[in-house]
Amino acid sequence: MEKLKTNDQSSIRKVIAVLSGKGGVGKSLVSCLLASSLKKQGYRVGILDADITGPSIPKAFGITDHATSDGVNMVPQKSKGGIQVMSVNLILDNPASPVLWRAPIISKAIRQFYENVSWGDLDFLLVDMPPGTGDVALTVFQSLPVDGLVLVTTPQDLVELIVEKSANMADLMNIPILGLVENMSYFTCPHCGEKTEIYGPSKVQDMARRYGIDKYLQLPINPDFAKKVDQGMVEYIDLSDLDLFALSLD
Ligand SMILES: Nc1ncnc2c1ncn2[C@@H]1O[C@H](COP(=O)(O)OP(=O)(O)OP(=O)(O)O)[C@@H](O)[C@H]1O
Repeated sequence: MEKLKTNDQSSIRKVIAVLSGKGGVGKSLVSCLLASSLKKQGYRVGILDADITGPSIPKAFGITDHATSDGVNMVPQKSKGGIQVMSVNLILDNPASPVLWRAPIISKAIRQFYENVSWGDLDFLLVDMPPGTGDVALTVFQSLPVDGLVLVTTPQDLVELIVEKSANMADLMNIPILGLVENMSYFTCPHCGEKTEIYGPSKVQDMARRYGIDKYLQLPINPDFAKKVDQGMVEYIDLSDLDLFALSLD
């Protein structure tokens, strides 16, 4: 399948997909944190929320206004920190309405978010992928010119198997895995500083080695992350201890 091209109003240097084999592991949070980190490094960043049936990016950035139009293309909304965001939630009248679309329609919407959105000049477009390795994820990889992907996991056995699936999918599509993020890897007690691996010992190093992924990092469970996401303030999460540079996406 031929890769889609953007329009005259968009020039995108790198497209990076953020993928998890299953829902709820923190893929959207990781997309937001990576976008914020890249933005703070001075890059021009956009997020394409391809999680059409469970869009959570606008809420995390506190974006409530609708996407507009320049007469030809859709125009994304900007976060407070200047990250461009496009999501199905920005075009629905009621963001609480469920999106009951079949896979081909969902895939079409994602393609339009790439082709028919005036993204402007971007260094990075992060694609918050739909959960799983099914039909919709496959079309994204086949139709968008994805330069690399970041895999998000948690330290549980079941997730490990799912990561293997995602890694195999990336391999089949010939897309390099730029980094592996183990989310909810540990919890640091705010009172005594003791570090507890709630879901058991970290597997990120072993998994990275097994799938030939050079860069990896661990993110803690931190109630402040969830709070900032709920408040629409994900850009204000303190990134200083998170070592997001470890992924070097450039
Ligand atoms: N490390 C963390 N510490 C605290 N809360 C977290 C952490 N990671 C994720 N969360 C919270 O868990 C919830 C699920 O995270 P998120 O929406 O990022 O997952 P997801 O994998 O994108 O889910 P889905 O596939 O359903 O879209 C959110 O409320 C998020 O704020």
